[in-house]
Amino acid sequence: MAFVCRDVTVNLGSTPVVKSVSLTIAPGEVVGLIGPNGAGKTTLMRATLGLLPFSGSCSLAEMPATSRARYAAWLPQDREIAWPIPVEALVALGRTPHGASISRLTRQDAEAVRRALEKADMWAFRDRIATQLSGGEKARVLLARALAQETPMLLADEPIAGLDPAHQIATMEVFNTQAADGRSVLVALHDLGLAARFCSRLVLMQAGRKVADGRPEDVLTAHNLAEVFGIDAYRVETADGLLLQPLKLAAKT
Ligand SMILES: Nc1ncnc2c1ncn2[C@@H]1O[C@H](COP(=O)(O)OP(=O)(O)OP(=O)(O)O)[C@@H](O)[C@H]1O
Repeated sequence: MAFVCRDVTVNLGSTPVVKSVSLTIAPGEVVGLIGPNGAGKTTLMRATLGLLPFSGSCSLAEMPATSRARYAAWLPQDREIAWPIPVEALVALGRTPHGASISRLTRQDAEAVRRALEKADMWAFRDRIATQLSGGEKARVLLARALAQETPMLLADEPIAGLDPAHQIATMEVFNTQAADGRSVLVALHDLGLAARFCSRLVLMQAGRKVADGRPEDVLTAHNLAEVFGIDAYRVETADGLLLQPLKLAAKT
């Protein structure tokens, strides 16, 4: 099933924060949501999940809450973990939309938790107390919880921020594996180099509007980098896709 949003508009207070954004994501796609701070990426994702009131339509937000949690996992930007519980128990919470009881996991649920911990490279941490982990480790536990949901779709808000380079790449590879399995991923990113390398498609937002949507090489043009992000970058198209390294602030016109 495709994720389809049409003319999504979100007002926060009297401020229009997302303006008439339409977006379709098919199974097998890893779509990077990019744009400067305040562009409306988080607000758009929260609206499409049904967590914020909006006008327009969205296939996901229109589902009953119980089906939604079986269809889409949400990995928010905020990594706060409130309860000092073991990592494995925290990740098992990802199974609750499937009716799991945390104190008595079925074999199927336990397997899903193990797979998720392995994908997030957190299996060795499974007995640790989640609140005692480092920032990057907490981020990976929360990724594991979202993966344990084993949903057709994953929405992740800056999931690689604060991860070391190897875990950034590993996380993007997990998203690609999810896509290869026929799932879809919408991921907000600030690392344009990794977005170019690992996303099949990029959606660029600026001041609440979608201003570009397409292949990384068509979205991360020198013009868009200067106009939307205010940067100049080294960019080269290779057989493996676009390589991009931000270099300096663009000259003001
Ligand atoms: N309650 C509110 N009232 C008015 N404006 C708000 C409110 N909440 C958020 N905003 C504004 O909405 C805009 C979009 O915020 P959002 O968090 O969606 O941006 P973002 O693209 O995810 O940014 P970042 O990259 O910094 O995470 C920001 O300018 C923010 O200040």
